[in-house]
Amino acid sequence: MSTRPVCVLVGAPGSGKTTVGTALAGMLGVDFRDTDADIERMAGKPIPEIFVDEGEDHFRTLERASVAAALASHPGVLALGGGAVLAEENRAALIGHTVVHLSVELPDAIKRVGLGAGRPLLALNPRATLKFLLDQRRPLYAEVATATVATDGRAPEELAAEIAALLKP
Ligand SMILES: Nc1ncnc2c1ncn2[C@@H]1O[C@H](COP(=O)(O)OP(=O)(O)OP(=O)(O)O)[C@@H](O)[C@H]1O
Ligand SMILES: O=C(O)C1=C[C@@H](O)[C@@H](O)[C@H](O)C1
Ligand SMILES: [Mg+2]
Repeated sequence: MSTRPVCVLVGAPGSGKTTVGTALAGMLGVDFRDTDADIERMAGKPIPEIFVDEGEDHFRTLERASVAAALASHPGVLALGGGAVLAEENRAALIGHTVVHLSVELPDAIKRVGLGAGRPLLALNPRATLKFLLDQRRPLYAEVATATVATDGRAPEELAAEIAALLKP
């Protein structure tokens, strides 16, 4: 059996990688894996605590290792952290994979991430920061993606079904 992910999901915080990825994996009958969860397991603590205790650079180092490991060993659906595409090493590692960009515009992204805890980069001024992240990363998601699916105003199940159809040979 191939050890390559059947599909890698990338996108901004709130684009629905975890939600749509879980639904997609269920439809395809494969496992879902999320590099954010891998990092938390490896570090033994939640991501916001890694940012506070060791800083973002350390988090990005763990993230590069997690992305490389998961791309090499996970045969199911794989979601990458929202900022994984910032690293050239990760973008290069994605070449040759089936990569779906879940795109989201600012209004839906704001509604979805809300003001809740758990996203350390959005702790201060979430609206302005999210706008900055979306503008900064849009070209990077486009660079790595083999397909882009617009998620605004669409339900996770519907998006998962659309991606499942895209994956059919
Ligand atoms: N298509 C959608 N329509 C409405 N709500 C959605 C949709 N996709 C996700 N959500 C909701 O938005 C929130 C964020 O979704 P999710 O955690 O899947 O995003 P994510 O891309 O994994 O974010 P992160 O980069 O922070 O891990 C969740 O509460 C989820 O239920
Ligand atoms: O957008 C980002 O840079 C991040 C998104 C999350 O998935 C986590 O990987 C972390 O909170 C950083
Ligand atoms: Mg997620």
